[in-house]
Amino acid sequence: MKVTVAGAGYVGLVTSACLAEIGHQVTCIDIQKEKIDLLQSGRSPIHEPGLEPLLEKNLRNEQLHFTTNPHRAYSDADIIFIAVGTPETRDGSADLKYIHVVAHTIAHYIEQDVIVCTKSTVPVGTNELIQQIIDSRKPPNLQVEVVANPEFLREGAAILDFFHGDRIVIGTRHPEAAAFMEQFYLQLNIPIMKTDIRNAEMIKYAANAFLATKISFINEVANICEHVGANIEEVAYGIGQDKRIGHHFLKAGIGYGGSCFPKDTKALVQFGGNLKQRYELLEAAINVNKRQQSLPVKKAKETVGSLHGKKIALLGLAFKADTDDVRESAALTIVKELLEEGADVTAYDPIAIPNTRRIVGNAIGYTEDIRQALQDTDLAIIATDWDQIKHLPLEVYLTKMKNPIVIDGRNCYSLQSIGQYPITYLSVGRPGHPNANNMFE
Ligand SMILES: NC(=O)c1ccc[n+]([C@@H]2O[C@H](COP(=O)([O-])OP(=O)(O)OC[C@H]3O[C@@H](n4cnc5c(N)ncnc54)[C@H](O)[C@@H]3O)[C@@H](O)[C@H]2O)c1
Ligand SMILES: O=c1ccn([C@@H]2O[C@H](COP(=O)(O)OP(=O)(O)O[C@H]3O[C@H](CO)[C@@H](O)[C@H](O)[C@H]3O)[C@@H](O)[C@H]2O)c(=O)[nH]1
Repeated sequence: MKVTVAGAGYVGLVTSACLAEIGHQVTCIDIQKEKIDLLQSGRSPIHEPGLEPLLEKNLRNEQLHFTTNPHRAYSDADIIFIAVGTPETRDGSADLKYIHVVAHTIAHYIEQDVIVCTKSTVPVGTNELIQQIIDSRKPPNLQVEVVANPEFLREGAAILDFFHGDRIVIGTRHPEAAAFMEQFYLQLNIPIMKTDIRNAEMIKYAANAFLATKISFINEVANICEHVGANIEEVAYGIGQDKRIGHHFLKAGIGYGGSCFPKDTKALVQFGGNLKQRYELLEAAINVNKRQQSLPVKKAKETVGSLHGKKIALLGLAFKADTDDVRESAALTIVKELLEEGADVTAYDPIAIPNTRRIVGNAIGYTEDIRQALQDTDLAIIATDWDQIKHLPLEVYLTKMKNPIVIDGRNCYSLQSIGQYPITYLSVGRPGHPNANNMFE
C-alpha cells in the first residue's frame, strides 16, 4: 500500500520506518529541508535505539522515501498519516497551527480517494476540524475520511512499542474506514479498539494524564517516606503487588519530563478550563511535578549552604535514559536553578549535550566523560538514570570529587552499596535523608 507520513519527528520517523519494514511503500514528508537531506543520506536526526538501521535498510531497498515535495507525497497516497507537532501555546493549550497547514496542503495535493489518519495528539474535536478543512478544499469528486489514530509510543522504546503496543485505537464514524484501518494493522497482531473520533482523541489525553498522575502520586508518597523514615522502593513494590495498582510507573524521582506528559497534561487542564470544568486532580499532579523538579537544588542548599561559586557536576541531561531528547527535562530546571544560585556547573550526558547546548548555550560546561564531570567538585546531582551512571564504580565519587556529596534524583544506587562508602548520599523517598525523623517519637 502507498503510505505517506507527514512529519519527520519522533512519531513520523518511527511510523515511516516500521511501516516500510512490514512491506508498505512509504513516503515521509517534512517541511524542514535539512532534516530531509540528512534522512536521505541514511542518517537519523533523532537518537532512537534501532531506528537508524531500519531507516538505512528501507531506504536502500526503496521501500522508504523522504521528500519535501507535497505533490510527490500526497497525490497518489492510499493512506496519509499526520504526525506533525502539536506544541504548547503560552496558555498551555495545544497549538494546532501545523495541523491546519498540513490539512490545507493535503486537500490541495490529493488526486485520489484517501484515508487521513491523525497520529498527532490533538484536543477533542480536532479531527472533525481536519475533516472540515479538507472537505471544503479538496477536489469535489474525491472522498476523504479522517480517522483519529493516537500514538502511544515511548521515546527510547519506540520501535518495540510500534510492533508490540498494548492496543491500537481507531476512531472514526465511518464503518468502511474502520474496516480499512483494521485490515491495515492486522499483521501487527495488536488488540484493536474501534471507537468514535472523540473517544479516540480523549483516550490519548486521559492515558497520559493518568500516567503523569501516577508518577506525581508516587513522588508525593516518596516525600512523605523521606520524612517518616520509610523507603519508597519497598512501599512501591508493596502497593504494586496489588494487581489493581500494578508495578508500572511507580518509580519515584525528580518528576516527569519529555515532549508529552508536561504538554498534554497542561492541554487537558486548559481544555477543561475552556469548558468551565476544572480538572483539579491533574492541576495538582502538574504542581507536584514542578515542585519535584526543584527538589535537588533545594536539597543541595540544605546540605552545603550557599551554592555560590560551588563546583557542581550534573549527571544526565536527557529527560530519561536512551534518548537525546531534553524537552522539559528535569535537568534543565536544575541547570536554571543552579545558575541562579551562582554555581559553577559541568554537565555530563552520553548523547544529549548537543540538544542541551542549543537551549542553554555555554552558561555551563559539558563533557561526555563522567569522571571529568566529577573532577574536583563540591557536589554531584544525578538527573537521568543512564546505565553509565548506574554502573559507575562508587569509588569514583571518592577519588574524583573534592567533597563526595551525591544528590540522586533517580535512585540509581542501592542503599546497601552506597552505604559501604563514606559518601553523603541523598536520594528520593529513601532513608538517609537528614530530615528523616520518627513521627511517633
Ligand atoms: N514524541 C513522542 O514520543 C510522541 C508519542 C506519541 C504522540 N506524540 C504526538 O505526536 C505528534 C508529533 O510529535 P513528535 O515528537 O514526533 O514531534 P516533532 O516536533 O519531533 O516533529 C514534528 C515534525 O513535523 C514537521 N512538520 C510541521 N509541519 C509540517 C507540515 N505541514 N508538513 C510536514 N511536516 C511538518 C516538523 O518540521 C517536525 O519535523 C505530537 O502531537 C505529539 O504530541 C509524540
Ligand atoms: O515510574 C516512572 C516512569 C516514568 N517517569 C518519568 O516520566 C517521563 C516520561 O517517561 P515515559 O513515559 O517512559 O516516556 P515518553 O517517551 O514521554 O512516553 C510517554 O508519552 C508519550 C507521548 O504521548 C506516550 O506515547 C507514551 O505512551 C508515554 O509513556 C520521564 O521523565 C521519566 O523519567 C518517572 O519519573 N517514573
